[in-house]
Amino acid sequence: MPIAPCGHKTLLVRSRVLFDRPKRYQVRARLFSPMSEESAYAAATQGSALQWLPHVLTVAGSDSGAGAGIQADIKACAAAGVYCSSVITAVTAQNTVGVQGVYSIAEEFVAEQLRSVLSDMKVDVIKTGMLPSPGVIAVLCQIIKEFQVGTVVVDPVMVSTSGDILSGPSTLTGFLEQLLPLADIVTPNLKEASALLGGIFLDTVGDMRSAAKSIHDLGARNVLVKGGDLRGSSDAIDIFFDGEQFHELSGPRIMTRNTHGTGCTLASYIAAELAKGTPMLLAVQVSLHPFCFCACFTAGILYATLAKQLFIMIVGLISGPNSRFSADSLLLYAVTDSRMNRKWSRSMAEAVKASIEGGATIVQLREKEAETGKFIDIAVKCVAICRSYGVPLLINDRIDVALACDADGVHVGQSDMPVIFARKILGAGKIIGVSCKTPAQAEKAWADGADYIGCGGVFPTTTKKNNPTIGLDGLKAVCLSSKLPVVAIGGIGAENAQSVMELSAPNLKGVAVVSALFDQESVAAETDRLKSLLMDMVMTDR
Ligand SMILES: Cc1ncc(COP(=O)(O)OP(=O)(O)O)c(N)n1
Ligand SMILES: Cc1ncsc1CCOP(=O)(O)O
Ligand SMILES: [Mg+2]
Repeated sequence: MPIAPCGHKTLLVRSRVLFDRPKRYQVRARLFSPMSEESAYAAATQGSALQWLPHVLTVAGSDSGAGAGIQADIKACAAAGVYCSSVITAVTAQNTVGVQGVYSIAEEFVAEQLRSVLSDMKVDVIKTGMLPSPGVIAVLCQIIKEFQVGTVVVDPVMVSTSGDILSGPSTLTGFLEQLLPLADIVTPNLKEASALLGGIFLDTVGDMRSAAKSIHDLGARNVLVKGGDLRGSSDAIDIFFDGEQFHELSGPRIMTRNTHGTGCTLASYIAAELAKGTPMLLAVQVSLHPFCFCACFTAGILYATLAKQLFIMIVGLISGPNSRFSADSLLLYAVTDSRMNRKWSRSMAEAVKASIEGGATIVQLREKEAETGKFIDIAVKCVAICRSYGVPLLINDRIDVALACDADGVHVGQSDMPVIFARKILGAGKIIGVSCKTPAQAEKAWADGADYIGCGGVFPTTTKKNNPTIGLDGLKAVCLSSKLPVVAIGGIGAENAQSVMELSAPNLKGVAVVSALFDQESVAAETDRLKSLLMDMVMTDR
């Protein structure tokens, strides 16, 4: 059975392991790695196919009537062709009329279910539904950070459509302080939006916009306020806010009282689209399309066949999430310096090539002196070199130069162009890194749409003047405050890299280095030396 139906010689396979490389190079989770057709087939037939499928983990309550909750989530994901695992937070006795009983699962057992799934399977998106107690919210948030789940969709289920309380007021603080700051999107209806905002009255589309903005201010990266209950409108109007722009998404109102389970279904369909790599706004638009709803409710018929799963898998592989950026590329981050190049009489292109040949996993052109035209000339050459090796190249500070040379992204500091504007200019396809010294800056980095954090200077350095050091404690505080991947920078070299990498923060992915690579006689040899050390540290860490 051929794996690649359209004549592809190799497949880009999402996998936790590089199957066709020696053990030394099977480093952590390399998300997109070239894999031969034979290896892909072998892995598929050996039970690893699950690792490739887009995967949503729903953390929600069971609905015995199967119209909402876990059961609706699984059906929606199946209709979208996405694998859905489930962690049950409560068992409800429920039918289309109302909720007759609730049996909450102890937070320890919710944690055990979460760890079982996350320690074994690649989960692209966690979607949350009924979270019956503050303890369940707390363990969920802790485990989301611990396993660095890429995307979190929060359906702030508090009251069922029938009016029954599913999460009492005691959970509100957990939602506000712990879960919303981790949410890539939150999807409240009017009642839930009002509850999240202290019971304010929402009566107009204008109120919905203000609510979306206020909920975004609470930490959610994107907000969809669903206006199905809005009085007096002939269309159903939902407001989507991404922190910058509002989108009014309207569709014909379906006149029915059978709305039980629609919130769960919509949030799950959004989660499934995100798991396949669909950009956020499109994921919401696709999910709101009436066809999707019909598909979800007839999911029993549409339940994915193996052929469909394979097709979706291949589409997911080609256009999947994170295809532009793997956090593992931060392992050895080479940051150039033209003064050092002059000192050692080499061109920027020579320095970049040598660092890659020595094993640099990502390169940043940090050019503080050259005029714009000259910088672009250099950058164009370096982009060509990096691309030929499959190593990403980022530009320091200069969004215009990054655009001109079609670099893979930019690195900006706190006083450079803010991430939110850089993202607006560069779009979703480019990598954006931002320097952070404090947890507050790290939280903002995530909310603004950064892909990674550069944290430092960790140790004293002469490469960057007037830059206070934050030490290993400062680095740890930043790592623990964010789910973004972090690269440490400042005074790092072979002699102290281990002390940095030993920090017990799973999102600390590597070290960014200037002088230890470029202020050296042989860039390739020094890069290779540091790379070997880092590889050994990562290997013993497994
Ligand atoms: C990976 C990485 N982290 C931090 C920095 C520093 O950026 P910034 O704070 O903008 O300072 P300059 O590099 O512009 O002087 C970085 N360049 N790379
Ligand atoms: C750019 C930058 N940002 C924080 S420290 C630093 C310089 C790191 O240089 P080196 O690796 O030579 O200490
Ligand atoms: Mg800068």
